Amino acid sequence: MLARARAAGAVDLEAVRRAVGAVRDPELDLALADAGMLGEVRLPRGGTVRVVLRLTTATCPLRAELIRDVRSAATAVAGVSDVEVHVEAMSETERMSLAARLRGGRGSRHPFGRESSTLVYAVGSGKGGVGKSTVTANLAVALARQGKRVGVLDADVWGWSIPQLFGVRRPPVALKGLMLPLPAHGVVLMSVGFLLEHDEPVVWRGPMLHKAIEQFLGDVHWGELDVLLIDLPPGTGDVALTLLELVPDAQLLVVTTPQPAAQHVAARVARMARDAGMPVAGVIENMSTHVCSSCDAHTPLFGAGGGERLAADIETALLGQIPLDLPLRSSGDLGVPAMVASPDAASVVEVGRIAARLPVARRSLVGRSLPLTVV
Ligand SMILES: Nc1ncnc2c1ncn2[C@@H]1O[C@H](COP(=O)(O)OP(=O)(O)OP(=O)(O)O)[C@@H](O)[C@H]1O
Repeated sequence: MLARARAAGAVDLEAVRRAVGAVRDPELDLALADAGMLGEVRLPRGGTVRVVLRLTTATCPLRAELIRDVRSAATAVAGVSDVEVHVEAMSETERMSLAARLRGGRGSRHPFGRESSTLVYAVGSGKGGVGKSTVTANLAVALARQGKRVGVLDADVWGWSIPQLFGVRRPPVALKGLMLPLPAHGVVLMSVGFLLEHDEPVVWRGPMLHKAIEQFLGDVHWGELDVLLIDLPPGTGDVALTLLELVPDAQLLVVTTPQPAAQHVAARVARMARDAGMPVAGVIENMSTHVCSSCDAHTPLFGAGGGERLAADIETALLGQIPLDLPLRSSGDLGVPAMVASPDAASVVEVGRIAARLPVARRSLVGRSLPLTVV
């Protein structure tokens, strides 16, 4: 009894507040204390701590995850034997001031302008079905596992597949005109697929499409990203040009199969992008030679050499060759990126190599105008 009382007396409420306040909200990419989500912390009895958690909305989809994290952070403090988490919703004023803080005074302008240090890669292919979205998803997880803060914008507004590949499908939380991207497997995501209840077709052309992409860049709280991967729709169309206008520093990553047909269309995409001023960061060959895991037979189902020829043709680097591999297909169908589900698969190992080869260091500031005022 005495020992329990001593333990209870030993609880340092300030330490509990610090530990719980440091828990991060993965959607906001902020610590609870900084997001104004930590309410009163009390010690009602014994070693029991009572924490008030103030969520942006009562129906917050991360409610269970946040309660769990708060509990484990508080329990880790010496003397705490039990944790009661009381959940409240923020007031309108609090939501408004949080949204303003997240926007950081930039209004509806997007955060990927010339002064941004986020590397933006538009992943394009030309021909459909070459595995562009699968490569994007797994590359994103690989980069996140290297410690990068990574976002994926599914700009494939007609054939989005990022929600399926990451196994998430729910509407994003909206905070006073700002959408919170959905966190999954260490990456934050936004896709038109999150906004539509059913798989209704989207007819977006020209200005509407431009507006939609602009909103996905500017009205989403991306946080401080190191890398943003943008999954382009197949074709040489409007989205790449829109992107170039909106994100002038975006670079193109071209995905092709070894087949000449895919290679030729991909070359057209790369040339079009380059003519418009978008640099090509490299070529990724996907669906390369299949290696049988039991008999070691090498089967070049889609031929060989397309990636190499394309890279030589458009004078860029061949970043890697991802083999045709069952785990890459099956994990996509299950909604868990192969990078998580089958880290040892040959295709996954190659995606990891490609991620390590991507230039993800901060871009040089040489020749850029800096947002400085000389007084
Ligand atoms: N290396 C690979 N090995 C085996 N299957 C693969 C590989 N890459 C992709 N796939 C499979 O090929 C199909 C097409 O892939 P994905 O949807 O990623 O292509 P895409 O280029 O994004 O298509 P689109 O742009 O037309 O939507 C999917 O079923 C995917 O699981």
